Amino acid sequence: MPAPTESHPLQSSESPEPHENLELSDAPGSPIIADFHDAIGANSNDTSGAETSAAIEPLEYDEDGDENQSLLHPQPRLAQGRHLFQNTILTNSKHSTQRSSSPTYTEDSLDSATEADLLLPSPSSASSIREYFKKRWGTFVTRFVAYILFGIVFILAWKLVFLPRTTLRRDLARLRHFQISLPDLERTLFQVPETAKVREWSHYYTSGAHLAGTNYSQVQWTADKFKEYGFQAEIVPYDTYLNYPRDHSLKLLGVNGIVRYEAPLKEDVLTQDPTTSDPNSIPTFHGYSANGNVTATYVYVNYGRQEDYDLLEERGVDIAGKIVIARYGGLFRGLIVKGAQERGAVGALMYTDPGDDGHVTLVNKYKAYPDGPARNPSSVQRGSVQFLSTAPGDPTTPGWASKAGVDRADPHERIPSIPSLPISYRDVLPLLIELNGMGLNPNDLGESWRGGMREYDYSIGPSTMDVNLYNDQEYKITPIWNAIGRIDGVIKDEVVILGNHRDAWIVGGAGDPNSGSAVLIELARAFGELKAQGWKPLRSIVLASWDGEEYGLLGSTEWAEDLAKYLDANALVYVNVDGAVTGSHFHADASPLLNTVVKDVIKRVSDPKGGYVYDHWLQETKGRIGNLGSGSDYTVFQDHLGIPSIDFGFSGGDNAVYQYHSNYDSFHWMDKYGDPTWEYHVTMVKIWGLVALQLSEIEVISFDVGEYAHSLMSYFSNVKAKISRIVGESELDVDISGGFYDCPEVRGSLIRECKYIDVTAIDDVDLPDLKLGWWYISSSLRNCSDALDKLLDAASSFDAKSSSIKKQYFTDYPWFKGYKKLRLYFQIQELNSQYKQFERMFLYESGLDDREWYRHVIFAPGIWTGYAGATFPGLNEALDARNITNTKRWLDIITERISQAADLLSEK
Ligand SMILES: CC(=O)N[C@@H](CC(=O)O)C(=O)N[C@@H](CCC(=O)O)C(=O)O
Repeated sequence: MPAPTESHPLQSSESPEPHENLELSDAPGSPIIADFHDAIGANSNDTSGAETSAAIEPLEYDEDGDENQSLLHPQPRLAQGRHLFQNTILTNSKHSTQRSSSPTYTEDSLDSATEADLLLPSPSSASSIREYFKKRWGTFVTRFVAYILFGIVFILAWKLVFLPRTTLRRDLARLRHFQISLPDLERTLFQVPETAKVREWSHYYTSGAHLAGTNYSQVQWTADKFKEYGFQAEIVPYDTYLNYPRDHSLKLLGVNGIVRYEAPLKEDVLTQDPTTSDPNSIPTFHGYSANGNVTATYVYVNYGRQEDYDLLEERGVDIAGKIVIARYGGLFRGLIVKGAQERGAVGALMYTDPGDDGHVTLVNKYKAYPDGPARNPSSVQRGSVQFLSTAPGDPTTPGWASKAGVDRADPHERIPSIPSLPISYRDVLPLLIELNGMGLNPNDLGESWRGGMREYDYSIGPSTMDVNLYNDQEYKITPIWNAIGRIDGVIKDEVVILGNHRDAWIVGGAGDPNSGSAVLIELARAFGELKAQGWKPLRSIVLASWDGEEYGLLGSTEWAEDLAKYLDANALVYVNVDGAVTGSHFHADASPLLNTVVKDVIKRVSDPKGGYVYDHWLQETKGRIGNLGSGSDYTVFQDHLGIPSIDFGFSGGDNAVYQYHSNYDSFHWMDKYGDPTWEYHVTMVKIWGLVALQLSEIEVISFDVGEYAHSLMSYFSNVKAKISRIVGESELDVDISGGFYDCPEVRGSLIRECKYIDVTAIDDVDLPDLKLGWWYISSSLRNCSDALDKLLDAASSFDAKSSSIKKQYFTDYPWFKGYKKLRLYFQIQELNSQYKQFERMFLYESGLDDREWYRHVIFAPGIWTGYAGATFPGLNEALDARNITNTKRWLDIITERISQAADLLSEK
């Protein structure tokens, strides 16, 4: 074996990357190959060629370890070079021990060699070759990494090309780790509710008295249920001003004050219905009624509406100093008392006339409850006589929360000063019979003054005999408790609130409120099931079980006043269920923003009667979703804070009379007559839950501003029609402080050219006629009309934009259109923020005249109805008062709000 040469040929090579050249070209004699030869010393002129061959001794072995003598003849050189490269890598370590005389490198020693070792002149040609291959090894690694990278890029590119198109909705769902799709959520929501469960919850709630502030264990139970079903839960107390009954009596007095008759003021105990004999039964009384002991003659005042009192006044019947007997009807009972009090009456009695029970009456041969579906003659409607249309909530804290130690106002602007009692038609009949033939009767006043009792001819009176009304109650400030459950959504600052009250006037209350409470708990259970399956709502969901609703919407009002700032910033919507099931006909009242959601949902929920809830509802209501007035817990949300609200449930029907606020609104009644299969309860769970999911789970908020604008248009048409009627009356109380618009050429029409007349500049105001008032407000009317047109345009563009965005949200996009999705995402945020602010635009900080708590310029309870809603309340009240100055003021206030709503929608 030849001895290694002293110096390595690589030391004299200038070629930095001979092996690369080798790879790129095989052409013998090419400069690249020449470089290679130079590098390995295989130059024909170089006499050290043999030594070079010796230096690459390890390559004498092929992969099998055989001696390969041909390598001693390095021809062709290119092939030899390649062979060298391959075999060095494969074999140099295995032969290192055979070359003990030369300073060769094993793979290990190569690994441990420093960069300096490798660059220093090598003592042997073998080591030089190794160094060369070391360099080649580095290149190999680089190339290997490059291949890997290229491979990855290629796979990614391949994947990208064939990446499935996705919707923004799906992307966001993935990003938020949502595990269930909306259809799956809805499917589960439809499957979970059970009739046996709602029946169980109803049985629980109807098994104990729960007058406001009296049943803490039910509050705790409710909060515990929320917890059990995966909600965070808390009990929120408020200290409220309340009355509890102590004593009462009602006596008909004959000559010398002899008691001719004393009303039992009690409902009968029925053996079939255990609730009626409950030892904790609550006496018949009125929430917030005044204490008193009054003796006076009495008059029948029909429903005690303003028009009834007005008619009596007109016909010379003076109710001052008397006790009024009114039948319950369309208006809130507190307003019957208010009307009577304002006219000087000293007390009030209220009863439910069987004539208002529809077809299901004893006269029509139906049996009375519990033997049949007609009203039990002893049933009494308890209830609050607060002046609801002035302000709900604790009457000592109007506008602020009733927390311990807060300042309190005199409540008497908001509650009566005269005593009142509720009574059954059976118990009041002896008094009414005494009126037969006395004073005016329905022949004089109209048949609408006649009810359904045969023994009484509905004469007005006044009576000759006195009646003594005694009312004693304990008034105190005492705690009430709301149970609040919450599931945080991904979007924490958009909250969907679902509420129902828990307090009742009676032990049972299977319809009001416990059909709602049973449905609420079953809905919580359904949400708990969704949560167990991995659901996290997109928006936060709050469940509220209010206390003190019956007295005056106390729990909800105090809570919302307490959290007004938070709710203003975060609350998206409030969905109320009070009496969820007291009959079988679906009804809904809502902010017009939510009409579409309600309709869409009831189209998808089956009615226990067959078909869909929507089909029956459409037939019965002609598709009408009513305006919210008051009478339940949505009031503070809609009318005070401008949070769009809904109130819905099943009521009415020909099956059985619902004995509202009486002992006979019991579990037994519900089980036998109200909802014997409990399917309407389950149907309400589905409707309420589906509405909640529609509002919480779809990124683009499901509001309908177009519907809102159209509704405003129609309310405005009513205003214009009313103005025309008033103008026709020509009895305007004209108050001209500045000037007016004269529009003589188009009198009677809403389209006109007006000339402003500054009345202060006219000495002798030659008023054309009393239609002046119409001219005075004409410019304001036109402005309002213009603002509405602007709103309608803005709303229709906004809705078009919204539905296009919604469509895109559900559209599949390839990955490379990711920028579109990003843009879409920001558009949705912008759109949602406009939706969220929309209803708030209609709030007027100073509130309505004489009832500042109500701040919504479009919706409020009718000032003399309470339950029924009024539209453009400030404006309509000003018109009703024939106050032209105030009419103009309200038109301007409304116009400003409509314009700002239009501007909001037009913001880009
Ligand atoms: C069954 C039911 O929903 N009852 C509600 C009235 C309604 O919404 O129709 C109810 O009884 N509300 C109380 C509210 C009392 C108040 O506002 O002060 C009522 O007595 O009307």
